[in-house]
Formats: sequence, structure tokens, C-alpha cells
Amino acid sequence: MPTPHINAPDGAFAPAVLMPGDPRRAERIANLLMPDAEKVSDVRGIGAYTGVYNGKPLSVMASGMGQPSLSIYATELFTHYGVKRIIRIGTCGGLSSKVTVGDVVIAIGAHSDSSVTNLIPGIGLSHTASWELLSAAVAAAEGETSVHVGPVVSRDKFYGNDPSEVQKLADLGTLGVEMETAALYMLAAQHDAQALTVLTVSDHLLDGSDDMSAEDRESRFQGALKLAVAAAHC
Ligand SMILES: O=P(O)(O)O[C@H]1O[C@H](CO)[C@@H](O)[C@H]1O
Ligand SMILES: O=c1cc[nH]c(=O)[nH]1
Repeated sequence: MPTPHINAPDGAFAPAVLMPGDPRRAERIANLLMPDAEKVSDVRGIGAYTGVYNGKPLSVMASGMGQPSLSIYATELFTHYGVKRIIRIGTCGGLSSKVTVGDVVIAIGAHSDSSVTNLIPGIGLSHTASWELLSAAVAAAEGETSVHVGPVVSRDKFYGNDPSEVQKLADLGTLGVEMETAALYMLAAQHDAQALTVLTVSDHLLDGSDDMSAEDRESRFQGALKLAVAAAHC
């Protein structure tokens, strides 16, 4: 039965969903991996695609930007469509001097400033990846020096954050900043499901000289995609 935001029939999604923020990146990923994939939903221009990759079912659907938007789609996928795994394949701003533009970050956990992830007042929850998915992605990255594993921060605001926080977060080992992972990890925990985020560093908050264009943010995902697919089908 369709939900308010997904007009697909029951059974239209694979157990594993790749989830970029950008709907156009979702379409590119679906076309690349599964040229015969079926478009199963298009509410609000958020295309969802289901097909078969390497002999196993797979779906691709965008989250839109930010934790409230991702929360709507991830909740409906977990609760109405029986989805068991969501692998976010996104972009992030580099925070740490250990990462450069074009590198890939596998998010072991996500700090957050969002009320969306403040589930139990007074308790700072740890929003963490599925160990099974994380292990599969790390194994698929063996030997890749441009792949990093560590925490990220999921913020509600793209603009207007306090610049002094960048160094403080970097000093705590935070590799990148983005806007969805903490909510995704929290929802997976709530629904007894699995989640992982794999991010391409699209820009750097300490040095903006090599930042990606909008076109690159949409299309430069191949390194991250290999790891995301390994996690989806592990
Ligand atoms: O490229 P995506 O996956 O959308 O991820 C990042 O890009 C958007 C901001 O430009 C936010 O959604 C942030 O998390
Ligand atoms: O949230 C984001 C995503 C990419 N780059 C940033 O600087 N912030």
C-alpha cells in the first residue's frame, strides 16, 4: 500500500536500498548498476528504482537533504516496505586534515546537533553504523589509501554553523560534516534494521581551493559506490 511519500506497491523494494541525498545521483546510480531497473515511485520527484545487481535485488532511492527529509523516507521504507538495510551514499565536507576532496569516508558513527536524533532527553545517544555492513565496506576498501573510517557530524544547518566548531570537531577525530547519517543510524536502531553511510568528500572546510562543482557532487561517486554495494549485498 502506498505511503504519503512513496507511491509504490507492497513488495516494490529490495531488502537493501542505496540512498543518496540527491535524486539525480539516485537515477545515475540506478542506470549504472541496473539499466533494466523499474522506477517504482516518483512522489515529489524522488525517484525510486528496483532491479537486480550481480544476481541480487537492489533498490536505489534518494533521501532529499537533511535529517527530517531522510527520516520520512527511511521510516516509510523500514515500516511499510520491509526494507532491512539502508546504505547512504552521500557527500560530505572534509573537517579533518587527514581527508582531501575526492576521498571516501565510511562513517562508523555520527555526532549530531539535531533535535531529530535527541530521542531520550538527557542522554547523548551514540548513533553508530551496523557492524556487519561496516565490516563489509571496510573489507571492500582493502588497500585503498583514500578511504577513511571514522566519525562524522550530521548537522541541521548547511549554512550558519559556528566556524570555531570545525577545529573542535576535527580535534575529536571527526572526519566530515554532512546532514543525514545520525538520523539514519538512529532509525535503523529503532526499527531493528541495518544502516551504513559511505561519503565522498566534496569540499573541505579547512581549504576550499579544490571544492567540487555541483556536477561533480552529482556524478563522482564511483569509489563510494563500490563500498556501498559491498555492504548492501554482504
Ligand atoms: O550529497 P548528499 O548526499 O545530499 O549529502 C550532502 O549534501 C547536501 C548538502 O549539500 C546534504 O544532503 C549533505 O548531507
Ligand atoms: O553538509 C555538507 C555536505 C557537503 N559539504 C559540506 O560542507 N556540508
